[in-house]
Amino acid sequence: MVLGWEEARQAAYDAAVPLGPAALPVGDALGLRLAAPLISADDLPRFDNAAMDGYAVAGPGPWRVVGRSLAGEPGDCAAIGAAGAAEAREVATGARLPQGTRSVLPHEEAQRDGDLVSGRVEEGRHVRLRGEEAMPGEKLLPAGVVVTPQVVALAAAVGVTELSVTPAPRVAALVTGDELGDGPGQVRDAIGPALPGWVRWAGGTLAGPQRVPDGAADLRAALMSAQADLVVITGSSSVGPEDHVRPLLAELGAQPVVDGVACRPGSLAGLWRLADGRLVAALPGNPFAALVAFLTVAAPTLAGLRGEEQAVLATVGAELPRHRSDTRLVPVRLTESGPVALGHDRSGMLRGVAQADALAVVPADGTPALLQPLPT
Ligand SMILES: Nc1nc2c(c(=O)[nH]1)N[C@H]1C(S)=C(S)[C@@H](COP(=O)(O)OP(=O)(O)OC[C@H]3O[C@@H](n4cnc5c(N)ncnc54)[C@H](O)[C@@H]3O)O[C@H]1N2
Ligand code: MOO
Repeated sequence: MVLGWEEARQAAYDAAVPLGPAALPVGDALGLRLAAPLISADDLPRFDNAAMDGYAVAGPGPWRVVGRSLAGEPGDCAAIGAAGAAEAREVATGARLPQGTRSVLPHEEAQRDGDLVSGRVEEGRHVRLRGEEAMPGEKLLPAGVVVTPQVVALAAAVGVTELSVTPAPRVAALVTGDELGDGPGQVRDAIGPALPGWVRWAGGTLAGPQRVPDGAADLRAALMSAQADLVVITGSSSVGPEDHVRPLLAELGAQPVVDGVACRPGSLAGLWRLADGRLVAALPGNPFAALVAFLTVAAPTLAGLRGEEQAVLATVGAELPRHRSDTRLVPVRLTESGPVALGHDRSGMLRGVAQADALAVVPADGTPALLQPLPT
């Protein structure tokens, strides 16, 4: 089932069923989306406290200073202002306020004379009331919000230690090719070192990558034991004697979602669903083709598994190199006068894409190109 480039991208996205929610420690949820609203577990602030270093005062001034409270002291301190007494308690910012506090007089505005203090206060000034920002059971953020460091801070402040999030999809990467190495006649592995960055950029977590010797039995064993939502196989996607991906998936009865894409490079990209629900992406061994295939089938799959919207790509009208029948993916630099092709864009090349701002997705028929962002 060879699809057009946009069709393949959409089919990959549609094939992914969003992962169910997981409860993660707040710090591990960074970058993920809340699967359930953030509900406050406590009051914020937890008790009435001072917003300034100064004096908690009760009754009309001047006030008699009756003690001092620092932040972090457990338990209530003695009330002030009982029966209309003009009393003050020295307080640090964040310290629990004594019952009866009218307002807090900051040190800078206070005149101290022995055990008396005086100054002008405004009713309720510099007082932070228990629960004024959040109360237990209050919904603070809706499901769908991305967990930023600020969300982590809010969750921590209201006593939430675990968040229900849509987890990052697990990716396993099987890198094939007995020719890979840096000895004589060998080819240096360019894809394995790039995969952790590609996967992280696309929102997955990668275990590995794992090198797999050429041979159907080894690939089969590695595929069967890969614990992942998406298994990415690099190389072995073509029709040579050591190209086992497609025959193996056929033998396993995997359901094809994308089996080849009418684009250059990346024509051998594919995506299949195994009977156990795992998805398998084929990335051709040529490194630029592998990146194109990753962007065409693997990244949309990861977006779908994360329950994200499929990214909408901008269109751009420009004279860019075209292929006679297939969509062409061209590394471009974005300039004020439009995208400029950088060359070095054959299937096994990397210099173009290494200096590109984006890939222009150029249809064969001369209609406007799309701009595919690149992993950063
Ligand atoms: N008879 C045909 N031959 C080829 C076809 C075809 O349709 N018919 N398609 C060509 C296209 S297009 C591509 S792309 C490649 C895909 O090949 P495979 O996915 O089977 O990968 P290999 O044969 O293992 O390697 C191809 C090429 O890439 C180099 N390679 C492999 N892995 C890596 C890596 N991790 N890092 C760097 N380079 C890698 C490998 O040495 C080969 O040069 O097939 C064409 N042939
Ligand atoms: O799969 Mo190949 O990428 O068309 O160069």
